[in-house]
Amino acid sequence: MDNIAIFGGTFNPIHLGHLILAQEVQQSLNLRKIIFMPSGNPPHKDFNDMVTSEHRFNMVKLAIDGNKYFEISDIEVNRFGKSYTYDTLIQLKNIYDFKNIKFIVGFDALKDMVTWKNIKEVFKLADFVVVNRGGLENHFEEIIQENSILSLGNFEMIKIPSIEISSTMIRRRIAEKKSIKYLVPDNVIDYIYDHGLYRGEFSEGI
Ligand SMILES: Nc1ncnc2c1ncn2[C@@H]1O[C@H](COP(=O)(O)OP(=O)(O)OP(=O)(O)O)[C@@H](O)[C@H]1O
Ligand SMILES: O=C(O)c1ccc[n+]([C@@H]2O[C@H](COP(=O)([O-])O)[C@@H](O)[C@H]2O)c1
Repeated sequence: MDNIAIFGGTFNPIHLGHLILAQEVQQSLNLRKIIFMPSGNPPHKDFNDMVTSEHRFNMVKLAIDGNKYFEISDIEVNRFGKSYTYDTLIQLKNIYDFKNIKFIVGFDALKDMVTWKNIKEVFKLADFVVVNRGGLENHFEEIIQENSILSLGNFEMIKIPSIEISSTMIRRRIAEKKSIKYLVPDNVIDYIYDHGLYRGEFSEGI
């Protein structure tokens, strides 16, 4: 697993913010591969307009098509129960026997990490690559001070162009019948409309 990073997410749906992030991290760290890891059953997300893991997986697969640095893993979508990162890292370690692996997150995910399953063990298994999001990166020191367990983590910051796109924004726009062109890859837009996704009631992610 040398020079490889895992990029976990709900991807409900995948958008250009995710792809630009992955592209920037791959180039900055000269990574051999980024493995997109769609959550089967996201631990901390609960909203009405979550589509099946099969749809989310298929959309990620379409979005990364043709990029030799990007791959997708189905281990979380194929695992029963909540998709905890700790379980994923143990599963990967049993297969690939690495010491540490890189795991990419946006800055908004950082302070929530205190609530992750077995976070102390997670910090022993993974080094985190953190990208800026929504200006939260300016509060790094405060976040660490307020959540002392985070001081056990190994974080590497990568500055990417700020892209204010979220899956919530995409779901809201579809529900409001607004265009999502230039926010989501064209083949993913076709998939969303062909399968009638996100047309129901919009709900804010929590
Ligand atoms: N525009 C973005 N800029 C930087 N990081 C991002 C961006 N969008 C998503 N991420 C990061 O990608 C990972 C997966 O994100 P996720 O699939 O939850 O998308 P999201 O846009 O945050 O979704 P939602 O709006 O439904 O909460 C998280 O670590 C998140 O912080
Ligand atoms: O393991 C946990 O307890 C845990 C709790 C929340 C999020 N995560 C992981 O963090 C990554 C980003 O999460 P999200 O909710 O922004 O899609 C994704 O891989 C999730 O599985 C992991």
